[in-house]
Amino acid sequence: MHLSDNLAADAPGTPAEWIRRAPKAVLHDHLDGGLRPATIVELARACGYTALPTEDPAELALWFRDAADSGSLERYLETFAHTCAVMQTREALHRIAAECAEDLAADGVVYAEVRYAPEQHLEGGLTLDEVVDAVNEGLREGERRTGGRITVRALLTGMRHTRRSLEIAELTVAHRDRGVAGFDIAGGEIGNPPAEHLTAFQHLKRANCHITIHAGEAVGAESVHEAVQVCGAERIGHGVRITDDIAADGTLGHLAAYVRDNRIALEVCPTSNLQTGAALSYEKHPIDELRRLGFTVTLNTDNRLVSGTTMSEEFQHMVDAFGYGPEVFEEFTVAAVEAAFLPLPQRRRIIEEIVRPGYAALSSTSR
Ligand SMILES: O=c1[nH]cnc2c1ncn2[C@@H]1O[C@H](CO)[C@@H](O)[C@H]1O
Ligand SMILES: [Zn+2]
Repeated sequence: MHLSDNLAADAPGTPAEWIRRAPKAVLHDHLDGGLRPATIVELARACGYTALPTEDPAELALWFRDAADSGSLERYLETFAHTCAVMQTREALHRIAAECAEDLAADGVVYAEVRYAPEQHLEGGLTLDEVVDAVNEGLREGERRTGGRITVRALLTGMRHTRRSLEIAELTVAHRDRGVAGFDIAGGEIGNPPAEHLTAFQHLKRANCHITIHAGEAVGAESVHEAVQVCGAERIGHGVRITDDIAADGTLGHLAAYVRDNRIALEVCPTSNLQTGAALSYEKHPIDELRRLGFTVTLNTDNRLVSGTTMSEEFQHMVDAFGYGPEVFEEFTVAAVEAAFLPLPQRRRIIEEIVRPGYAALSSTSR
């Protein structure tokens, strides 16, 4: 029996023990999609938000997953009204950010980029700068509570349907050396092409800032093309519809070849894709085909609460669907840290001092 079969076989159903111990990196995780359900309930009571579908934390977690399981990105996104409603004060943002770092670290995540849209947190009177400071301070507090087991950076997201992306791009530049690693755009993809935010992307490029863009989730390869070639995205959020540019026999079109050959990392989020209809099942998810064709694939949660998932659960789904062993997750994790919006020496240090030794320990203790 192959070592990876041994490792994979020890806990069918729930994530195997080795999966929990494996070092992980997540590049695509929304702060406002990953709150603890009990925290939402507490904060809703404290701020007088009465529209939650239930005040029972366990039921609330199920409600999010079911409501998000709609087959449509637009309906998936409607659920964020309940999380954003309780994220309007300094204290709430600080707490949620600290808990986010703690929860990721408890799942074995050693490096995370957590994104959110500052413009969605102004209803309580905070300024954009105050929102960013509150989240950064919360992330630092979370890192401290884990004894430094995790490094977390923030990505600032501009919403595709609003017109504030230039402002958010400026905010990203202003906070770049204080915990903010890059910029993203998110929200409904249909009817909101990335090039509408070109001024924002040009501002970031001129300032030498990092850019990732949600693309190729609800719209096809043309959205990925625009994100990469017009807007200058260094990574793609989801990007799974790049398969539109790949023939059944695996022949790559020019866009797919460009993305693969330039090692533009795809931030793949399988469970979220199933919920929004971007993929049909774990077994039919294009992640495996993309990996075999040589794309730079990373594995991500997207929204831990809304999609009812964790990095360990995403790993387990990939084990079940494709029989992946630790060597594949090591590949995904190294790819993610290499594509991180961190200075190169820091990326190298995380790979050489944490990721490689962590996977080596995994195989030696399981023999
Ligand atoms: O997978 C996704 N595709 C597009 N937009 C998303 C996705 N997940 C979350 N958001 C959007 O990003 C905002 C900032 O974090 C969230 O409020 C949600 O509207
Ligand atoms: Zn996302």
